[in-house]
Amino acid sequence: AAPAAAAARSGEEPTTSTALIGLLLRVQSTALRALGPDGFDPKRYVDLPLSTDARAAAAALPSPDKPPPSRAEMERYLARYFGAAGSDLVPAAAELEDFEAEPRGFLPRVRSRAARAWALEVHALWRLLARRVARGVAERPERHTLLPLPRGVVVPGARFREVYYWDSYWIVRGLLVSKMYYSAKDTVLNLVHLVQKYGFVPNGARSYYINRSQPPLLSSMVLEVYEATGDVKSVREAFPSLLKEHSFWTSEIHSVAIRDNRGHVHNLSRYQANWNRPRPESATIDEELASKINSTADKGKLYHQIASAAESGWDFSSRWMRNSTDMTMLATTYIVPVDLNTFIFKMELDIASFAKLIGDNETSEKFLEASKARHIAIDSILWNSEMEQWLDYWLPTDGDCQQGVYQWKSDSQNRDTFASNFIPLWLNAHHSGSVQFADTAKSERVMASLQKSGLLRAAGIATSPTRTGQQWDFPNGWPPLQHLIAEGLLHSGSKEAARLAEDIATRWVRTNYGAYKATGKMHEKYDVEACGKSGGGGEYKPQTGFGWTNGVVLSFLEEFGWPQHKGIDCSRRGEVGLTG
Ligand SMILES: OC[C@H]1O[C@H](O[C@H]2O[C@H](CO)[C@@H](O)[C@H](O)[C@H]2O)[C@H](O)[C@@H](O)[C@@H]1O
Repeated sequence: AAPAAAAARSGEEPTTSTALIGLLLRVQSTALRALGPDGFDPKRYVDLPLSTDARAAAAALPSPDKPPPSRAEMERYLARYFGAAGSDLVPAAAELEDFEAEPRGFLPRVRSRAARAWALEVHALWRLLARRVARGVAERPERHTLLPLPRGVVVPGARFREVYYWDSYWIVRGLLVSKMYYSAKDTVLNLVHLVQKYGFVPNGARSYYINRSQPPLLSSMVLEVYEATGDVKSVREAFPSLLKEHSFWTSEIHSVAIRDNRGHVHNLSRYQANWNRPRPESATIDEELASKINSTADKGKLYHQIASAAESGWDFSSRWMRNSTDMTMLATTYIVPVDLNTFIFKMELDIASFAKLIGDNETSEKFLEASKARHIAIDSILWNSEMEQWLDYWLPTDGDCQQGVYQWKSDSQNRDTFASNFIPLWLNAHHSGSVQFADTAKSERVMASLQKSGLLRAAGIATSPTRTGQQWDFPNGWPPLQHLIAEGLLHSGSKEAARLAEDIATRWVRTNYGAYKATGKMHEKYDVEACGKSGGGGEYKPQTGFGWTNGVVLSFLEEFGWPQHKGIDCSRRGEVGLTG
């Protein structure tokens, strides 16, 4: 375990997979030359499990200075030396012991026949997304980029064949609605296992993802499972990993100190990957982008910013760009993000309450204090009382700071609107008995600001108002963002906010339903401009399946219900006006 963690921190994969990733990257670029860019997905090639000796596979690969193989030769080569991408994950529907076609107590408040029938279909999709890591992966890790996991997994779907960190939060939420308590617990304990091994939860369960994490929601998953099952044993098992993860996010490259105008120094966190090379899963794309840049050092800096944006989960978005039309202007690590600090604040509260639960009062006090300090930091650095939103904070790129402490400047808050500016509202739903993060009056003001923002659209909340062609921008709406904001509004103590929350959920459920009826699939993201339209943009083809989408729909149906006579198809209008 120790060498793997050290390797992860230094940005290197453990040696066994370094050689394999090197070979797969050569296969990836040969395949691009052989097959051409149309429909080319670089991720397929770094997901291929070796079926023979690596040396033989390397020797049979045409060298880059020779003409590329034909399509048929390329496919023959792949079939000879590799298994299919994803074949090292075994479909595990039959092993899901806690799946029932209609679990007792399933969505009692969903009374409409159409809504209920569809919810049962969405629930049944867990069977299609359930996998188990094949035994051969742990036996011969040098042949797989897939990381072995001890328990059953639920994957997002399609090209996302492996476990993803923040997706798992909504997968857990959905599994709990589906009464699949063991599967939810397995999901959490797999992530705990990854922290034990690497010191943090990697972006996804692949060796090429261990140079970065994703939005940290592990403590929230532990809490959800504990609240649903009362199982203190799992909390005890997870607890040391939560402490480790907290230190990963609050020290070294992730930590930032900012002095406010009254001289108080606040500690916050940022996204920052341990990587300055092309992302293996998208190496051909990253290299093409970097070809616009001359110096090797500057290319390395760009790769670092790209991987850091992937750590944010928002890959990619104008949110991380100095110029929204130019991807080479990514500056992710110079931004102190609202959502990341919201999640870490929540992590601190969760750890405090778990510590109390297991009788460790000293740690509980320490984390309560840490959460109070972060609350003050978020209020001081990220809150903007004029806009009534929390804003990302831009750090100077010229390294202008004294002994590692930046001086706060009001014009360094990013006044552009993003859905993430409203995510702290989510803390209203989960404050573990401590003081409400934003009281009802403040939540209402934030709600009014959301209503004026232009983000509320016909089919949900847009990620940003800017159309850039990036997938974390307009007109895409993403399931996690709908859920975080709607839950926050629902639990703010304001009736008006609760009505808006229900309206957002209604529009979202309808658009998911409409697209499902039209395509037979649940989509990774949706276009919020029209009901029933799936999303697009970005560097890969839109994906279906889809773990977090299903989790959010099931959670919304549980939280808001669906009355008998409420229409669910796209011809219906929302009951409440979205815009203010
Ligand atoms: O292959 C490109 C990128 O794909 C992932 O990101 C997207 O899908 C993830 C799984 O649903 C999701 O967690 C993330 O928010 C999406 O943007 C992957 O996480 C990236 O690291 C990867 O480079």
